[in-house]
Amino acid sequence: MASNQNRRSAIKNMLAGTAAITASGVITSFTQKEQHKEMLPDTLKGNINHAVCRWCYGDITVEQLCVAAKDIGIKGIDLVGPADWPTLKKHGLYSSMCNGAEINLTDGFGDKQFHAQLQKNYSEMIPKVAAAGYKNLICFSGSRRGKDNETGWNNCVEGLKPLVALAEKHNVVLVMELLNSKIDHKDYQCDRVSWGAELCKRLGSENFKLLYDIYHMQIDEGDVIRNIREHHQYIAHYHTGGVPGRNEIDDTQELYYPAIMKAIVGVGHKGYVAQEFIPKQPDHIASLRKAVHICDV
Ligand SMILES: O=C(O)C(=O)CO
Repeated sequence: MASNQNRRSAIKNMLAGTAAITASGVITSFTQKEQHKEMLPDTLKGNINHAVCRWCYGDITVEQLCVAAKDIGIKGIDLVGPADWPTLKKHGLYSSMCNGAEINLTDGFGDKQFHAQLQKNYSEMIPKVAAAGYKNLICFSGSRRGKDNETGWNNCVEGLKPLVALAEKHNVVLVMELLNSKIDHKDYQCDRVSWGAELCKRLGSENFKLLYDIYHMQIDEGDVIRNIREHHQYIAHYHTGGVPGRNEIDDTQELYYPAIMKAIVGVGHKGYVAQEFIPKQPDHIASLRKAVHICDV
């Protein structure tokens, strides 16, 4: 609180002197950034566990992202593997969705030809995730390659069953991401929440759940809030993104994130919500801060 007051009075002083110093572009842009920050509340409400996906900020280091995330009040960084965990720990940040065991998004559990490699990768990674004190490990169905739903479910169950048993032993959750197959990941099989929910039912374990990506699901099926309410027991984690374009989640796009977040809080979600939009505005961190506040219901 004191630091906010100091910041406010420093900004007031700076703004009072702006006419004298606007010749300096650096000072001007600093005051603009600070002014933007000033328009947001000082604190987060604590109803949503905020996280951010590392890959959307490829222009800065993990270390820099951690510093910015801490300043915003974000608690977790998504989609980082063991190499980055020490940096997150140094900054007191959680690895909210671990990665590094997948082959890629197209070669997944829905296709038997990848099972041997995936079982090796996940058998090695699950104990590492547990040893580091983390819980969620991402996985993918991969592409359909002509397979019908039933074949996809059967293949996923066969490939995942031994790994889910290992995950249970280590208190790790394998989380399959829902992706759109219409625009970004053509032919991806786990592209409807009902498809993912059916797979959860067949695996029948609290250690296999879904990552509901709000951006991807809006593109493929919409009906976001009803689907969250109907399937929340199978959803461990959420990703955001503006539709269309996957940019800022503000009023330049079609989803009303405060209502979606209220629905997520309403179903009792205790996991994380990770920002996964690609910032289009020049100040990427200002965009991230704003997105967190839009979602902070
Ligand atoms: O690659 C994508 O589109 C994702 O959403 C990964 O999380």
